[in-house]
Amino acid sequence: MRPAWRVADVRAAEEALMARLPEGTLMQRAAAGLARRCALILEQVYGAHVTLLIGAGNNGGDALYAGAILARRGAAVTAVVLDPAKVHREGLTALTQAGGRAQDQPPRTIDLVVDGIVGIGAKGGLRSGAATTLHRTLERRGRHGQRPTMVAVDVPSGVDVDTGDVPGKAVRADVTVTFGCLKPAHVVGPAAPLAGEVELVDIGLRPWLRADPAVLVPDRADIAQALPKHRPTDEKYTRGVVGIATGSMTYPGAAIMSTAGALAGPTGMVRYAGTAREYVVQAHPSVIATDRITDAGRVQAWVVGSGLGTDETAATAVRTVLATSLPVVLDADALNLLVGGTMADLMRGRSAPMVLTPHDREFARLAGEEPGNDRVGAAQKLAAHTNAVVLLKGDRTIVATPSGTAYANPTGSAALATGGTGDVLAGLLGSLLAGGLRPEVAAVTAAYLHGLAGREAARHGPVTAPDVADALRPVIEHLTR
Ligand SMILES: NC(=O)C1=CN([C@@H]2O[C@H](COP(=O)(O)OP(=O)(O)OC[C@H]3O[C@@H](n4cnc5c(N)ncnc54)[C@H](OP(=O)(O)O)[C@@H]3O)[C@@H](O)[C@H]2O)[C@@H](O)CC1
Ligand SMILES: [K+]
Repeated sequence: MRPAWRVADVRAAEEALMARLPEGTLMQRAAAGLARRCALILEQVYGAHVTLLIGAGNNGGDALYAGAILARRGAAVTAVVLDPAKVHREGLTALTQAGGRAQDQPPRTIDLVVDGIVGIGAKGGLRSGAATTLHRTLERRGRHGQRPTMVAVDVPSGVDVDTGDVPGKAVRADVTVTFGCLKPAHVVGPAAPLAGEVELVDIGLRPWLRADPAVLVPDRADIAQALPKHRPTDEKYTRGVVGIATGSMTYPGAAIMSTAGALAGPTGMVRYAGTAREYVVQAHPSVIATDRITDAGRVQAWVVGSGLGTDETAATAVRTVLATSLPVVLDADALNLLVGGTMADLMRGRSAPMVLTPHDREFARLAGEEPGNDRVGAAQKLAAHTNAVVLLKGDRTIVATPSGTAYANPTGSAALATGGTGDVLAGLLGSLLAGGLRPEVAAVTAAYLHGLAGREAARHGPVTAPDVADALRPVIEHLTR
């Protein structure tokens, strides 16, 4: 897992570390890492045209020292200083001594832009002066007529570092070079895609980061390790049998898609209970189907909700599942049925794991307010309130536990913004729960695999939910090979 820390924790660690080092050491480490990455992007530093956008603080200082390194290697480096009264003096001197220059407008030719407008000291979106300079800079072209490459220092300027919100104008970076640790804006919310590829430069901060991370990001190895390994002695109950109580005569598609998601997971068998049973068996002949949950036979986890509707039959289905002592995934209509009343009490009284999988509108109904700008905080709050793991869907899906741990999924894909893909996710998640994974691990794993499957499916054109379900098996196979 890759951890990300909030600004206050970074500041505390920085203070503790700086107390032991000669002044300016950390900035020199940061600038060296930044310059190295810029040089790699440029391939040939000599003769390249580099523009530094310089704001009022140390973020600008990093950019100026990196610019000095590039200038010494023969690049034509221009610092566009936004507020000369507040520029990092020593950094500017270092740049000019290395042959760089400062001016108030971007030069004509720019191969690479270094965004040193603002870093972890940011408040609100880019101010208008900075936004205008950025706009002008982006109109320039490189020596070969190309769009300049944008390298953000620490974070893309204009984002909210702790929440990943983008409150106004912001830089869109190709690469972000960050220092010491990741911050939430690199991995959550609308800020995350603005960071582009994120490179973490080690400046010795890590041992001093004593607080719990704000959010954890799983990588391939975490997911491969979480997935159950099949043994030759396995039978269906050791692999896990999942029960699917979704769909209806009106919405049989939801039942078919959640069952497809469950079948793609590591499960040993899928049982279906509900009124869409004939459709399900037609689409998936290996599924054992009944009309009622109470007749379904032994399962080890339930998925309930999508396409059920919100009538009395649907409410009975959700109540019956909640009355068991099994892990449960509550999706779509089940979330609507949970709002207020006895259903919510029933849920709070359970001790078996539960995972809620809301999108923003379902979240708003459940929580009584929109997720808002702080998606991690919002998911944590709902998880604590419901005593369930919350999987808040989005471009960077968040998983939050009742005890406050949060994860951000890095594999999101715009391809998944299409009807029925949520059903596939819920089915897969149920299958992982039935396989014995802890609820947060199952949720993180399902979101990760689902995102990869969305990307894989998108390689072949416009994506439908069945494409995502079909892509899951090869994606899992590839990951565990
Ligand atoms: N932590 C570490 O370990 C290390 C940190 N290092 C580096 O230091 C950076 C943090 O530097 P920092 O503290 O000087 O703050 P920073 O982000 O440059 O902002 C400063 C000023 O910007 C302004 N401003 C604010 N909002 C704005 C907006 N929306 N739009 C425009 N301007 C805005 C505001 O100025 P004001 O005009 O209000 O006085 C504010 O005071 C960090 O990101 C990293 O790069 C590395 O050197 C090494 C190790
Ligand atoms: K920046």
